[in-house]
Parts: sequence; structure tokens; C-alpha cells
Amino acid sequence: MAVPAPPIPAPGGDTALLVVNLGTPAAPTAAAVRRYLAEFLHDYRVVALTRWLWCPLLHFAILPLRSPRVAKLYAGIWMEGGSPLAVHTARLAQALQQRLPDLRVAHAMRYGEPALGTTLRSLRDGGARSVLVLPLYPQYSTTTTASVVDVAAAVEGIEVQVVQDYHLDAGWVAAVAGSIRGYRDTHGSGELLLFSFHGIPQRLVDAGDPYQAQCRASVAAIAAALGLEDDQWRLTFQSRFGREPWLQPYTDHTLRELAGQGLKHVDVVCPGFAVDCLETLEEIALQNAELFRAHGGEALRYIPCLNDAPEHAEALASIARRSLDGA
Ligand SMILES: C=CC1=C(C)c2cc3[nH]c(cc4nc(cc5[nH]c(cc1n2)c(C)c5CCC(=O)O)C(CCC(=O)O)=C4C)c(C)c3C=C
Ligand SMILES: [Fe+2]
Ligand SMILES: [Fe+2]
Repeated sequence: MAVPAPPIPAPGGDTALLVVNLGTPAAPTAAAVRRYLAEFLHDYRVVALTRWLWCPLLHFAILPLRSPRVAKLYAGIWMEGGSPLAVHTARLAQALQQRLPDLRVAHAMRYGEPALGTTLRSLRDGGARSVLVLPLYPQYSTTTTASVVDVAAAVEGIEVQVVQDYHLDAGWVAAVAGSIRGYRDTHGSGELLLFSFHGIPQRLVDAGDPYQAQCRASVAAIAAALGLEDDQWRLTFQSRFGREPWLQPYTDHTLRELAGQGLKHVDVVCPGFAVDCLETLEEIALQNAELFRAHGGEALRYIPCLNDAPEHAEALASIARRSLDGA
């Protein structure tokens, strides 16, 4: 039986900020990864197939085969305090609490722990009357932001406002541009800068999901802030799942092509990920770096996510303040 979470007291006023990320397994083991994937892949926002079709495939093929394989990948990036996504999200929430002392800042995950619904109820039971939910997704997608809204809207007795996206927020754009500039000042610039975003099925964009358009707008703003010419960067999409077409161009195909064209050093940044996680540290910085070298490249230089950098925390704190002020 689930034990009710203790109330989270709201220190100053009765408003809380709840930072929400995707979620991650509790341990780098097949059992923990299976629990996480089962929750994730049962979400209709993520996989909308009828359950008659999807559940047998999920329970008898995907979960048993994928969980042990993915657990090994998590084991390769696991940090002392846990999964990178969990560690960095908690640190970012702490950095926000320091900047917003009059609000109770908490963090939660859409899948896994700390669970979004439970955390919202704990805030309510601790005296919070309203909460600003800040999903750590700069670009809106039905597969991510809307799924957070589904859960948040179902909690009764607390007023919930959700930040829909911040893909063109000036502070966030400046923070991403500043981190790229800082990396290149220290390590030198590769021949090309690849902006790699998590993909979604093309079908969803065709049905009106604004995600691709927001990724494009974000990248145009970041490239402009860096003063880059159009031939100095590319936008690609990573982390495909399943067989249908996802947003293109694909990151791995592009890296193969670039290596084939003779490029030796490519810088890769992932501005759609607020904090480092499996998809950046393993897929990009390990797997895709290996792929690039295998096709003749010398080095894929991965530029870390903003994580709990002061510029990131400042930008998000300012977004929270403005949202609460109704601006
Ligand atoms: C099944 C379809 C998936 C969609 C649609 C999807 C969209 C999507 N995901 C993120 C951010 C992250 N995804 C992460 C891991 C991950 N994503 C999927 C599948 C879909 N994502 C899976 C099955 C997994 C788990 C790993 C695996 O089995 O391959 C992560 C990292 C989590 C971690 O623990 O580190 C993030 C972050 C976005 C932003 C997005 C749509 C825009
Ligand atoms: Fe099922
Ligand atoms: Fe994903």
C-alpha cells in the first residue's frame, strides 16, 4: 500500500513553485528500469496505440528485452547520488529555492519518484493554496508538457498554473548561448555546431504539436545570440523509439554524413534538455561520439546541459516570478 507523503510546509506565503522533470529509474537495474519504463510507456500522451495492441507488445517484448539493456546504459552514467537526471534536477530546484526565498520550491517527476501527484498533494496538505508548475521542457510538446498538465489538473484543492514553454525566453536563450560560448572559449570551436533535440513522431507534428516549430525558433534565437552564420550550425533530432518516422534530420545519420564529408570536430549541444540525462550523457556523449569516430571523425565534443548553472537558475527564477505576476 502506498504510504501518504508527509505535508510539505509552505514557509512564507501560500504559493509554491514545483519544478517538474520527466523522471528516471530509481536504480540502474533491470527491475527498476522496467518499473520506470512501464509507467512511462503506459502514458497515452507518449504512446496512443489502443491497449489491445500495445499492452501485449509492451509486456511481452519491449519491457523484458529493453529493461536489462537500458539498465546497463544507466549503470555507465550513474552518479554517486543517483541518476544524473534526478541529481541535477534536485540541485536545480535548490538553486531556485535560494533565488526565491519567499516561495516553497519543490521538485517532482512525471514518471517515478518523487511523483508529481503525490508532491502536489503534499504541498497542498502543507498549506500551499496555489502552485506554479514549471515543467523543465523549454519547448512544448503534447508528449511531455501536456502529460504534466494531465496529472497536475487532476489534483483537487490547490490552484495550479502551468508554464507552457519558455523556448524564446530571453534569459534562457542567453544562458544557453553563454554556455556554448564558454565551452568554445575554453576548448576551441569545432567545424560545426549541432543542436540536437529529443525527437517525437512526425505524425504528432502533422496533427498540430508545436514542438518542432519551437525547437526551430529556439535554435534561430541561440544562433543569432552567438552571431553564427547559417552554415555554422545544424538542427537535428535524436532518441527515436519504434519504427514510424520521427522528426528529421536524425542526429546519428547527420553525424555519419558529416564524418563522411571529412569533418573532424563537431560540437553538439542539447538545448531541449534542461539537465543532463541518459539521452545526453550516454546517447550523445558516448554512443554518438563513438559513431562519429567510427566514420572518420576525430572528436564529437559534447557541451553539457545548463544543469544547476547560476544563469539557468536565474532565467528560470525570472520566468517563475513573471508567471506569478501574470506578466
Ligand atoms: C516512446 C516514445 C517517446 C517519446 C514520444 C518521447 C518524448 C520525449 N522525451 C523527452 C525527454 C527524455 N526522454 C528520456 C528517455 C526516454 N524517452 C523514451 C521514449 C520517448 N520519449 C524512452 C523509452 C526513454 C527511456 C530510455 C530508453 O528506454 O531509451 C529522457 C532521459 C531519462 C533519464 O532517465 O535520463 C529524457 C530527459 C522529451 C523532451 C520528449 C519530447 C519532446
Ligand atoms: Fe499494460
Ligand atoms: Fe524521451
